[in-house]
This record gives sequence, structure tokens and C-alpha cells, in this order.
Amino acid sequence: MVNLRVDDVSLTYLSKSDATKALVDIHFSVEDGEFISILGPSGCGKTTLLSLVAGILKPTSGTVTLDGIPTSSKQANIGYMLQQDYLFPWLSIESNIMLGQKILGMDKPQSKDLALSLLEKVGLLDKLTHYPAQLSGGMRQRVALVRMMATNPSLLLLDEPFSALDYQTKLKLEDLVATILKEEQKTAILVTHDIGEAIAMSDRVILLSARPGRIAKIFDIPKEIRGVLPFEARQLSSYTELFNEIWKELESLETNKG
Ligand SMILES: Nc1ncnc2c1ncn2[C@@H]1O[C@H](COP(=O)(O)OP(=O)(O)OP(=O)(O)O)[C@@H](O)[C@H]1O
Repeated sequence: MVNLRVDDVSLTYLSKSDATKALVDIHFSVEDGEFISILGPSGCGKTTLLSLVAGILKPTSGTVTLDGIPTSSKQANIGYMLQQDYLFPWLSIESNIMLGQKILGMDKPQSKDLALSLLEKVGLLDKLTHYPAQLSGGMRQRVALVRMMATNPSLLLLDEPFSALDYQTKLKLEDLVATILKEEQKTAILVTHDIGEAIAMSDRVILLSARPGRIAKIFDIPKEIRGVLPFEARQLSSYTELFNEIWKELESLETNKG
């Protein structure tokens, strides 16, 4: 069971000459199996927030705990997926997806079975002996998804994982990721610039204000949207209504930014 708590977190980046307030008083929790999206104006601290959750950064004040323990970058139960796939070009797809398991000493037959079953789910089992350069951008992101999930992390952090893809591939991948995350009952936090993606994929959307980022508003996604896959959700009238509402909020946050 995942229980992530972000309690009154602020973060200021310090250099010799400068102090940049990135986030102020961020407070929310994520329950087991929930899918949360973080939206906000450019530079408001979305990636900083994910880095704090991952334990890559330590808060200036406040705490981030996963199951009661402060998060740390050494935790194997947190998986990260980024805009770029960062597959190793000299390793086959098989070696790429097994790498995390190998590093964590999980290279047992049942772990390999998990990785292969995930690769089958994303439709790439026939690419096992291929190299990343032989795959399309969408295929490579599917491999990156498998690599992240092969170590069976309980919390997934997704930092704009679809933003470098063409629109059609992005929509297809959103459906695939939503399906797999639901099947595997994963808890996830997605950072995105795409309001539609946030609405269509999430249980809740957290909207941050312009820097320094504060929580401007939290939107609960209606049941009918959560009950269908992202592509289908985009056809619903409640989706359009919520899209317009969040659009207006974002516009006012951008305006207030000055
Ligand atoms: N290492 C750093 N040192 C100093 N300032 C930083 C550092 N990393 C980020 N910042 C600043 O902190 C603020 C938040 O950055 P962050 O990358 O988290 O925002 P973001 O919302 O993810 O941005 P974008 O939407 O453009 O991807 C920005 O003003 C950024 O310039």
C-alpha cells in the first residue's frame, strides 16, 4: 500500500550569489492506486516537486514521506520515466529492460518473467534482440515504461513522458500507460503541460501557481472520465467543461505572473 505525504514543503535553490524560491507550502497526499497530475505555468516548480518526491532533492522545510519514511534517491520502490527514454544505445532491448533488475540484484527468473510479460503487454516482445536505434520514438518510450516497471516500483513518477512524441503516438501511449497502470494497480504522479492529458489520465489534478509554486487549486476528476481510457474521455462533455475551467485558471495564473 502506497501512502505518500507531502507536508508543508518549501524549496529554495541556493547558490553563492542567489536564492531562488521554487516551491512554497506544498501540502497534499497520494493514496494507494491514485493517479495524480501536476499542472502549472512554465517554471512553477513541477519538476522540482517530482525531484522532492523522488528524494533527489531535500526540502528546505517540510517533509516528504513514502509509507512514513522520508523519500530518498536510493529507494527502489520509486520508478521514474522522463521525456527522453535514456535507453543505452549499445545494449539490446532485453538488456535495457533487465538493467534495473540487475543493478538491484533482482535478476531472478520471476523478475525476468515480469519484464517479458510487460514487454508483451506493450507489444514489443518481438524486439527483444533489437537495439534502441532500430525502434521508433513511441516504441522506445514503451521500452522505457517497461524498464521502469520491471523493478516493480510501488510509486511511478512520470515527467512529461509523452511530450516528445507526435500527437497520434502520444494519444495511443496515454491509453496504453493508463491500461497497464490500472492492471498493475500502480500509484503515479504525472507532470505535464497538457491540460487534456492531465484530465484524461488522472483521479486528481493539482494546479500550481507561477513561481514560487503554491497549490492554486486541486481538481477532482469526475467519475465518468475516470471510468474510461484517456482517448474516450476526451470525447465527454464533462471533459470539455473541465478543460475550459482549468484553461481559465491557468490563464489567470499566467497573467498574475506578470
Ligand atoms: N538547480 C537549480 N538552481 C537554481 N534554480 C533552479 C534550479 N532548478 C530549477 N530552478 C528554478 O526553479 C524554478 C522551478 O523549476 P522547475 O524546473 O521545477 O519548473 P517546471 O515547472 O518543471 O518548469 P517547466 O514547466 O518549464 O518544465 C525555475 O524558476 C527554475 O529556473
